Amino acid sequence: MRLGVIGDDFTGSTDIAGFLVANGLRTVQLNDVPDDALQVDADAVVISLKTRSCPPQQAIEESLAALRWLQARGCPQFFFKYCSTFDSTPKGNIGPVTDALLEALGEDFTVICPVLPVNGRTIYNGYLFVNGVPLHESGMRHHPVTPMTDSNIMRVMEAQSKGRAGNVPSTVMDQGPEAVRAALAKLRESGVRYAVLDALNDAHLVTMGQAVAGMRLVTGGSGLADGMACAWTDLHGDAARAAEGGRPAPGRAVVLSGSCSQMTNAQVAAYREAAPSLAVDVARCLEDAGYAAELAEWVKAQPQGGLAPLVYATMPPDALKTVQARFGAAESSEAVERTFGALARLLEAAGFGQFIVAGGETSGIVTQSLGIKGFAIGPQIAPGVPWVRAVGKPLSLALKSGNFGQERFFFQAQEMAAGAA
Ligand SMILES: Nc1ncnc2c1ncn2[C@@H]1O[C@H](COP(=O)(O)OP(=O)(O)O)[C@@H](O)[C@H]1O
Ligand SMILES: O=C(O)[C@@H](O)C(=O)COP(=O)(O)O
Repeated sequence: MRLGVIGDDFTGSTDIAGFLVANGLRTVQLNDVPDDALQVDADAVVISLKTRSCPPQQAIEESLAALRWLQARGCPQFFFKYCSTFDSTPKGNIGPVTDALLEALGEDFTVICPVLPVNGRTIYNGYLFVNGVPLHESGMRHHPVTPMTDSNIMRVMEAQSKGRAGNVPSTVMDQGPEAVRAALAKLRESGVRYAVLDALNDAHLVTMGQAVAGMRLVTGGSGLADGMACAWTDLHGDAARAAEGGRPAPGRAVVLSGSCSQMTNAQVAAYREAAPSLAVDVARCLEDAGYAAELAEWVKAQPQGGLAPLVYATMPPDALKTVQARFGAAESSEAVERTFGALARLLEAAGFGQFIVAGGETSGIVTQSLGIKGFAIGPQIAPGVPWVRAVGKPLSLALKSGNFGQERFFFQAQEMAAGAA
């Protein structure tokens, strides 16, 4: 095993796993920390947790358990994967988990690099941009659980961690891996604990991938992993073959959307025009124990053979604010998640085989509710969103980060599945 990844949510984990597979690496994704007895034979293992917005202590304990599991299998390098929009609050969990992993490994320095240029996530002078817009001006300022109101990643990191942050600017990235290694050494000597790496394009990813080769712990988004995997030419196999096990299997499909991101709002709007759709009533998620069953009946009653029915809690920022003011942000988001979890279980029991899910937390609850222990990673529908096949169950899933994909994503996922059948 060359790389062990600890992912803080499920879409984030299939994202990074998808890029490793696209580089031809044999990659296994395990959901939650597996039993000690499990043996895997792979170039990379991704352990997906649901630790992005749980209490920090829980995130630390679960991440350390994942680290211990990987260490016990001789893994030489570890990657803490979080969101390319740095989803966190002043309490964490990126800072506390990074600190805990550093301490457990006896290290005092790492890189912070939430980038994915192909999806418009770039860093310039330590400021994170989403499609050219500073993070705090992007749709992320309205996120239901982790609203991002500062684009300066050094400042955001320092607010939730134990050390100082510095920056390796893009002008140094332009000079190649040696220059980046020298800049990292200088930052470390000056007492910096976290080096925020600029990246504006894929060439920067390749440079940083080479520069961090000797670091025991790296942290960031899937762009950094893409750069690292590019450098491991000895592991590059046939990418199509690496994705074979995750190709979508035939089955009745449903789309479940629990993300309120700008992109998911656009995707839901486009899909509703053509497909049967039903909006989730948040009040009933909170109060009505029979609501998930009613949603399941609606899904089952939709015609088969056409576009998959869509159930969505997705709403624009103003409507979401009203809901949160009425019911509480945590209460409403938990109730919505519970409802999607119960709905997924009922649909599985009714024979549904393909789940297209939008939203990281939502994907986490759906995957956990379906009792899925791991995935074989398939071909990417859009950058960072592969089809995946559950291990030990006849289920295929597309777990979409709220922000990823283009407007026609829900159509494209089904078109790819039809092509694979
Ligand atoms: N209408 C809504 N009212 C309240 N909370 C909601 C609503 N729709 C979604 N949520 C919650 O917002 C959160 C969205 O997070 P997530 O699924 O990770 O999406 P993203 O990938 O966009 O971050 C989830 O906890 C979800 O349950
Ligand atoms: O890095 C990313 O942007 C994604 O891989 C990711 O982490 C997805 O998280 P959500 O936006 O919560 O789905």
